Amino acid sequence: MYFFTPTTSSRISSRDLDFCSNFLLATRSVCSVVPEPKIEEFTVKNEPVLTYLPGSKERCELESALKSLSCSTEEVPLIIGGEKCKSNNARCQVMDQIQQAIKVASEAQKCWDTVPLRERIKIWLKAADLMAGKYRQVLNAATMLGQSKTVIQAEIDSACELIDFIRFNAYYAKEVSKYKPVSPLPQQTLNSMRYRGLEGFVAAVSPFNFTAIGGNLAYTPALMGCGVLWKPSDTALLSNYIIYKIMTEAGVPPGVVNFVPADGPVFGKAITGSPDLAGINFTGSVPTFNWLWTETGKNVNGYKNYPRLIGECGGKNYHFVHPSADVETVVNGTILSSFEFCGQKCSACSRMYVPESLWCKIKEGLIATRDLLKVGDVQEFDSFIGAVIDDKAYKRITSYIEHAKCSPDLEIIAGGKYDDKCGYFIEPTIVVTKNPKERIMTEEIFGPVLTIYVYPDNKIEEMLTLIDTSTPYALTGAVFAQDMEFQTYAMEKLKLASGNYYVNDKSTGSVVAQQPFGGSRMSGTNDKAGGPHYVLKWASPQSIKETFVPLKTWCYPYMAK
Ligand SMILES: NC(=O)c1ccc[n+]([C@@H]2O[C@H](COP(=O)([O-])OP(=O)(O)OC[C@H]3O[C@@H](n4cnc5c(N)ncnc54)[C@H](O)[C@@H]3O)[C@@H](O)[C@H]2O)c1
Ligand SMILES: N[C@@H](CCC=O)C(=O)O
Repeated sequence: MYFFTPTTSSRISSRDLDFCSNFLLATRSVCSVVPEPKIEEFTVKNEPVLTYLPGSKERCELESALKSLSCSTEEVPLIIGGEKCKSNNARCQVMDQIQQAIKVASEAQKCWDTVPLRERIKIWLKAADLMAGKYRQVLNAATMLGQSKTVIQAEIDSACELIDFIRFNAYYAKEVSKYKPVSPLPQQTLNSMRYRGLEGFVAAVSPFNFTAIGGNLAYTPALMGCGVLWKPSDTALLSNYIIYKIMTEAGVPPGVVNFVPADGPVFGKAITGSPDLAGINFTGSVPTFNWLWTETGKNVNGYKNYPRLIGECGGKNYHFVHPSADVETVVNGTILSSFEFCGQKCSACSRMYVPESLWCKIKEGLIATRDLLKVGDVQEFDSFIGAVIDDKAYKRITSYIEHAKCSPDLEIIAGGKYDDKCGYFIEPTIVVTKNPKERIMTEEIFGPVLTIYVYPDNKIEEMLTLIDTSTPYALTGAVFAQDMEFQTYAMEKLKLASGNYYVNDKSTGSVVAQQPFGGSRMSGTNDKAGGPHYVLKWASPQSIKETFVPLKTWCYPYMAK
């Protein structure tokens, strides 16, 4: 129907083992049924972040992409088996189409899995080049306009992180496939392992806040031989659709990844109710992941395989400041972490612990720096942040600001205003709390609201315990201290309090292959996107033992009379 012709590397090949001539079967040439994986050696590097200085080539190209996208409308369809499916109410009434997509993906998987890994890798590397070149500014412009990201926030997401995910996962897949189990007597017995895609289909359910995450969730399972239904977020449709189109242009065949924008619960019901569900690759909030997990649990007796459940969820990320910390680093790191992209990164700092001895300087620095931040249209290159994603987010975030205004334990020391007359704009807001367990210090807000607890310098130990125990999350955290003995101690005390831990650096901004990302506890299954092991989550390994010596007896030597 479609797909590539398997190349020689997937045909049966022979292994000439006569170099082991001293062995029992000295001159015998052994025929193995397992093909030798032949994947060209290549290495990859992180995609450089472009500067967008006035007059630069990338800035001119981005401005022109913004202009063209902002005065056009693009209809984003469902795409099943490569065909665009139109519906009068595509978002809500797609149950039939989802069922069709499940069928197509599960069928396509069988064929796609026969395509040698080296051919798949070639497609991925080509796609990464398309993203880094021809389509870089279209991806960035769609992310800026659709998700309200500034230039730099789009560049690190929809350009660099996306390209890195695609390139590094191809590299990791190649490295993983080199593994050979031990074969102590290779002329008699040869052990090998092959990686199969998961039988059935994988549902990739992505969040609004990172274009790159959508690409990673959908296309890493596909790289490893899975068939995928990709449900993008309603509020990241255009940028995600562009990824789909680029991957298709690079050579991903129809049906392997099916692009299925849909109402969340409708999609969730359909996939968890299918016997062919092989896995869910989710990133988003805790309630959504818990819902998917619960539904999967309810249906467990109906599945053909145990579905793999991978979910990267929310956080309540901390900055802990020790009395020995460098104040300037603390101030700049906290402003960036708490307020960039309106605090809508799962890694954003939203609770901070400052010693009384440094509070005066840190407070002054935070307020002065915050006052410099421009909140405005992301197409104006001097804007620090744009609007928050939608009305729901606006209501949730401003409810915390209103709570801060009313609560006797809380004081807003900077910001606190918001306005939705023309977009959902919220000022970066700094709150001080007298109560370190106040709900503003424990619940995920996912907006530009930072709350600070000022602690007595002699209560460091209590603070470390509090950080570890006062929220259900464990995503990211940062400790600022020049005292390296304390750093060593804190790293042990806070071992379980985050999946990504920063020393004298902000809690955001992980880079693929440099800081593989993910948290534990209620922050997720911690499968470390951007790390070397992630590809294996989407493969079903098969161990193969081949015996070349006839079995002449059933009798063990010690039994002989
Ligand atoms: N840990 C991480 O790596 C990471 C990264 C990015 C975002 N996040 C988290 O994501 C959240 C913000 O993203 P969001 O607002 O898009 O999250 P969300 O949970 O609202 O939505 C995520 C996705 O799930 C879909 N969905 C909603 N209900 C569903 C259901 N019943 N069945 C199936 N799909 C359903 C949505 O349509 C969307 O595509 C925050 O909590 C943030 O911390 C975590
Ligand atoms: N990986 C990103 C966060 C992704 C979640 O939103 C960071 O490290 O800042």
